[in-house]
This record gives sequence, C-alpha cells and structure tokens, in this order.
Amino acid sequence: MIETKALTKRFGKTDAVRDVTFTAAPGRVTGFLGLNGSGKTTTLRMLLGLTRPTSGTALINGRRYRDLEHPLRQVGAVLEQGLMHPGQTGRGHLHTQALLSGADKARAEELLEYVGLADAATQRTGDYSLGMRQRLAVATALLCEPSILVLDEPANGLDPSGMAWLRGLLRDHAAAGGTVLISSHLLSELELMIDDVVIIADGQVRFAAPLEVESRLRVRGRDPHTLWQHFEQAGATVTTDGEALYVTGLTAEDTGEIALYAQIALYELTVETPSLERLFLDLAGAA
Ligand SMILES: Nc1ncnc2c1ncn2[C@@H]1O[C@H](COP(=O)(O)OP(=O)(O)OP(=O)(O)O)[C@@H](O)[C@H]1O
Repeated sequence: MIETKALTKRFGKTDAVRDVTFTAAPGRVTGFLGLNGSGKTTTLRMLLGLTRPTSGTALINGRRYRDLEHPLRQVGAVLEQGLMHPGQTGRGHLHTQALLSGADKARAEELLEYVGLADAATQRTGDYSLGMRQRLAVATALLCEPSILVLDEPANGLDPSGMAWLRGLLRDHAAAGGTVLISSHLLSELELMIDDVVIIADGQVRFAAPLEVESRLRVRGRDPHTLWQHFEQAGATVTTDGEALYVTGLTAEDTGEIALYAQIALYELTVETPSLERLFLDLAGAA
C-alpha cells in the first residue's frame, strides 16, 4: 500500500508538488499521469526517501521509507536506467546488486530469464538498447521480491513487444497481491495496463479514481424509446447520438436483464471505457 497525504515540495519559489494526496492499493496497478514538469518524479523521489518533503507525508506500508526495516524487500523502484556501469555485463550488474541487497545469485539468474535477458546476460550494459536497460532495471528492482513496485516512466525505450512484456509483468505482480505505481506521459500505452489513475498537473492532483468508474454502455435495441424509459426508471442516466443509447449507472448485466424483462431485443451492448487520453487532456489541460 502506498499513501501520500498533503505531500508538498517547494524548490525556492517553485511549488513542484502541492498538497498531493492519493493511494495506490495492493492488487491494483495505479497509473501516475502527468505532462512533463508536472511533479511526478519529485513525488516518487519523496516516496522513496530521496527528496525530503517540505510538508506532508509519503508512506509505504504505513511507514516512511527511511523507517522501513528492510526497504528493498518492501519496495522495488525503477527511477532511471543510468545507474549501471557500462563496462559490466548484465549478469555482472545483477549479481553485484544481489550481493549488495542480500539476494542470492540464483534469484539473479531467475530474473535474467524472467525479464528476457538470459541470452544477452554476457553483453556489456553499455551495448544494451534503452529497452534492454529498462528490463535490467526492472530485474534489479525485483531482486528482493518486494510487494510494492514503483516505476518512473518505464515505458520509455520499450518497443511494442517490450510494452506487452511489461504489461504482463505488472499485471502478474498485482494479481499476486502486489502494489504497482507506474508514472508516464505515454497515455495510450498506460490505458491498457492500469486499474486506477491519478492525474497530476502543475504539482496538484486533478483526478484520482478507478478507471472503470467513467465507463458507459452503448446499447442498441428494437425499441430505443421504451428501453430509455426502463433504464431511467432503474436509476441510469441515458443519452443518445441518434444511433445508440449511452447508459451510465448500470452494469452490462443489469442492462441485459432490464431489456429481457421489457421483452425488447438487444442488437448491441458494449462497455466503453473512456479514452484515458481524452480524460487526461481535459484534466491536465485545465491546470
Ligand atoms: N532539484 C530541483 N530544483 C529546482 N526545481 C526542481 C527540482 N526538481 C524538480 N524541479 C521542478 O519541479 C517541477 C516538477 O518537476 P518533476 O521532475 O517532478 O516533474 P515530472 O512530472 O517528473 O516531469 P518529467 O516527466 O519531465 O520528469 C518542475 O518545474 C521542475 O523544474
């Protein structure tokens, strides 16, 4: 569990982060979205004890990072990929990091395989592509099997297959009960991998909610007018573009049952998740 409460950081006269409060819950992948300079990295650095907050708190499993007993066993972070010696091999890097963090070599070998670098383990990291360095950084973060993963812009440099790999890895981590916080300005890519979204603009949180709350249903049926009345009677909000009805406030199951009860054939019942990009541009742009 990650919690920030009224987190604030001032650099001179600049309020980089102002009153930021949000939660990233276990079992969920939380996207931390913002344009460049919006305060994402500063927030994550405060969470990881690398920058001292001006005020407010940032907690990992209920404690500040510096009060954690075995921080690397609780939280793994990918903040930048530059922290590896270019002359060291991928395997050498991971073995060194394992030694420093109290993990064993077998875990390092397992992770080389898991992140898809087993075949490139003997190459120098200086010859790695940006995507390969990202994979190695993720492997390093996972060495001590932390329940929480914090990743700052991990999608940078990943090709489509790398993105699919990252998506699978984060989903598996959350499915096993872990907490994932991932920052990005690459909206379309995050949309497929997150459960909850926190949007930050100009140092302040503009939106924090599960992604699905904003979803709506697109419904077409034989008698739209009567369907409309039934949906409204069930408490839904209904609009139309002349082709279909758009229903919010009902599940797809409820909607199907209501149509069956009214004996009106349905021709279409689609759950539409709003484009995160549209949501983001509306909220971030309003800063
Ligand atoms: N050490 C610092 N000293 C002074 N100002 C800083 C410092 N670090 C960040 N800032 C300022 O704080 C604001 C937020 O920066 P931050 O790096 O947190 O944003 P970001 O959302 O991570 O952006 P990016 O995606 O470009 O990294 C910016 O205006 C930045 O210039």
